[in-house]
Amino acid sequence: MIGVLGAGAFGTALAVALAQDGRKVMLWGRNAGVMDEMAQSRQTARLPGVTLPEGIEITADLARAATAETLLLAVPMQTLSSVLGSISDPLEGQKLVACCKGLDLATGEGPSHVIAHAKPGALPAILTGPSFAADIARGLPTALTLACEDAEAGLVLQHVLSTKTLRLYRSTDVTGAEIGGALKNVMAIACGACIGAGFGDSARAALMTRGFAEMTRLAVHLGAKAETITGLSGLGDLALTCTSELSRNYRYGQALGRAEGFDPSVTVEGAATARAVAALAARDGIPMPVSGVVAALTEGKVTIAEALEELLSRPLKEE
Ligand SMILES: NC(=O)C1=CN([C@@H]2O[C@H](COP(=O)(O)OP(=O)(O)OC[C@H]3O[C@@H](n4cnc5c(N)ncnc54)[C@H](O)[C@@H]3O)[C@@H](O)[C@H]2O)C=CC1
Ligand SMILES: O=C(CO)COP(=O)(O)O
Repeated sequence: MIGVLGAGAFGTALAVALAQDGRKVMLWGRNAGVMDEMAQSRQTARLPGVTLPEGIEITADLARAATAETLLLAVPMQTLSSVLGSISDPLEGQKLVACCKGLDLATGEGPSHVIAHAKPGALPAILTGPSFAADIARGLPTALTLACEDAEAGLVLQHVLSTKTLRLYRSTDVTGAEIGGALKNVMAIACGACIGAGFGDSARAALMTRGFAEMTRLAVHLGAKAETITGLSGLGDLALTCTSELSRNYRYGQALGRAEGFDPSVTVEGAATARAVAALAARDGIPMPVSGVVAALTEGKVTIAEALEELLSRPLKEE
């Protein structure tokens, strides 16, 4: 049995893909009324037009869902710690696969460290890479990174979670995978803002490239391998999210660039993560200019024109 905690777009899409490939899945969401309605209609507003296969058991009982041997954690990053804290079971030996992308604002930690603190006896892993929930739910071809420090457990997870259309590549570089996934959202906000403000495609390409350099710098500083950032979890997801209006982070950035409002109920992981990155960068003295500008923009501390000026007025340097 695979348990999926979080019945938003991504958790539900993963549950659909796995159930369609014959796995038994239990999908947990916190709102009993919403989950009842989902169980009756086999539909969800988060994935219009997608029918939830009968192989998915839908529940609002967290303790029950948490008994699954493999648990996919698909709640927003800033809620991961509290969701794990509300499970009384220590989840000893269970595989906990974080599917959320970001850094915890309170601690600056990625999801694997949040898991390690909340459930020290569990086996943390990360599932990340370029994939829109709607594509996964529709069975479109997708390739992701499954990172787990325990190589043997990673191999098991790779097979448990791959389907005919969802192809997982293995890695043991958990830090690299989670930093790539977290920071690409920050860069997507920057790129959305750039396009929204009318700065053009050339400026976006520059931001993506310098953003990639920042992602690599922070990942290596935190002990990750630079190659991991060139993979699906880094470059792959950066390419997708910085160029597609299907990305919420990108669309949020566009709204910032146009000085328009944005629906606060939409999950935009890059905003809190930019602040967490800016705090880490200040603490450890790592130059992270694009992340710093995104943090300031999202907090309303600078205008888009000031953000551009900040980046363009940096001292000229070697690439
Ligand atoms: N939507 C996508 O295409 C993808 C999303 N992700 C990641 O998956 C994570 C979840 O995103 P989505 O499912 O897209 O967001 P979503 O906004 O569609 O759903 C979030 C879900 O979390 C629930 N939730 C919010 N606060 C909660 C709490 N305190 N306790 C329990 N549940 C809570 C909400 O009720 C909602 O069902 C994010 O970290 C995102 O970056 C990763 C890859 C693709
Ligand atoms: O992570 C994603 C694609 O890989 C989804 O991006 P958004 O959260 O910006 O919609």
